[in-house]
Amino acid sequence: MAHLPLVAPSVLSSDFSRLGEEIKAIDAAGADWIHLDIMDGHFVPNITFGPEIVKAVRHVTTKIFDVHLMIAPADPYLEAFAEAGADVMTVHAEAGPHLHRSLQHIKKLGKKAGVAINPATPESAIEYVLDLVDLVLVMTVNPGFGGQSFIPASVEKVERVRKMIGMRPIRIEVDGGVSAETAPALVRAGAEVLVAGSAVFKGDPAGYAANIAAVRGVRGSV
Ligand SMILES: O=C(CO)[C@H](O)[C@H](O)COP(=O)(O)O
Ligand SMILES: [Fe+2]
Repeated sequence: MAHLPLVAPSVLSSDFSRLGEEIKAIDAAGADWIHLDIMDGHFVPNITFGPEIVKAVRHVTTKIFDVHLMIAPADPYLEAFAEAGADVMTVHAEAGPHLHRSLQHIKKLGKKAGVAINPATPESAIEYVLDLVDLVLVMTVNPGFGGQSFIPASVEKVERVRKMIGMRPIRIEVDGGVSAETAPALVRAGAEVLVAGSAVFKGDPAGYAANIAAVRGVRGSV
């Protein structure tokens, strides 16, 4: 078992022209999971990439592929992302009326199932699917873009989700504006997986290890 919190760099902030090399660099720099943001230009106002790109970079690392699906509907694409090599597949509670069915589908594909909630969505929206999920992703910005400012009310939401989960073996992940400055309060509130894009992919790749360590809460040399 890896030490907590886990850090999952979001490749949204990487150099897409060198995606494979960037993933290798964060792997070597101590990333625990690799966070892949899938955006459809419909559920969110931005478009990234699909299962073919996930498949193309699957061979460069053995780390967990944490696939954040910001697409609606998600169901028609679950199988393709599973085949492409996703390990954790997270769907948004806001992405469709049949969240329970989507999560059942992910479990049936043999993958870890995650459910994400946007900043405006109350945690009660996921109360009745908790027995189907391995991960709850609390969005700490509005989804769609990297480099946005952290929403402070998210800390209290993480605390509420932590209480709601109780003794269930579910990890809480946070995503958006997570940095060395914002991470400590989130970890104290119960977050165990820290997604960070712009806080990791800044400066030279030689600095990625220090950037990851700083988000994790490890100060000084690495
Ligand atoms: O899901 C996301 C955006 O919708 C990204 O994972 C997130 O924005 C990471 O970027 P940053 O750490 O720069 O905020
Ligand atoms: Fe994300």
